[in-house]
Amino acid sequence: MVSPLTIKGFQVYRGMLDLASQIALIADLRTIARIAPFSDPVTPGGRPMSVQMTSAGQMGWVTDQKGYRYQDHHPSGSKWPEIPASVESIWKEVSGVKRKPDCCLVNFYGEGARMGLHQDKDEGSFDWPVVSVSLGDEGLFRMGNISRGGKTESLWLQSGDVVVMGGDARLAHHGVDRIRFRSSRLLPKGGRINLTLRVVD
Ligand SMILES: O=C(O)CCC(=O)C(=O)O
Ligand SMILES: [Fe+2]
Repeated sequence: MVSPLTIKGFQVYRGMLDLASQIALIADLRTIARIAPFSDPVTPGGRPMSVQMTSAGQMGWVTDQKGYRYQDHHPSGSKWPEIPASVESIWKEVSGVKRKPDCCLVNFYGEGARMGLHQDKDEGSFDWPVVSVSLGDEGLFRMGNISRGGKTESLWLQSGDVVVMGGDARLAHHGVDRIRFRSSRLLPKGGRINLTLRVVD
């Protein structure tokens, strides 16, 4: 494994996944989306988010008027599908921990979608890293600080890049300012997919 680029404690493995692995991941994600269709999340304040979401694993992350939370079922009531082996193996390679993730959040960014600066803090413990996998169109990833405000650094994440948010970066603010729609040909209709692997409890 090559050593990562480290920016503000975020470990960035550029080009970790080759094209064949990316294509295999997309096939596995299509299976996930068949079982647990993407939905349009709404913040607790009632604002629609621009990304679409689904999950795999024991737990999935959801948001609606009732709040941000993890729950063990899709909004439709059915269980989330299992995390595919292809995704687990990425975690094994880079997470540095023996425990397996129990959630894989899947975000889809269509044209114009973004994600505001936030912390991932709905998990039971922050001792475990979050591992993020980028597929499809490039996304401008912004990395900030544990406290709100302060200097940030940005990086265009490309298809096949993997980022580990652990240690000091585990609770750092981060977000996606914009994507370059149709910059990749991985998804025939364009768009960006981001997977985040998490240990929820
Ligand atoms: O899309 C990304 O690169 C980041 C996604 C993210 O931060 C999240 O889902 O919490
Ligand atoms: Fe996040």
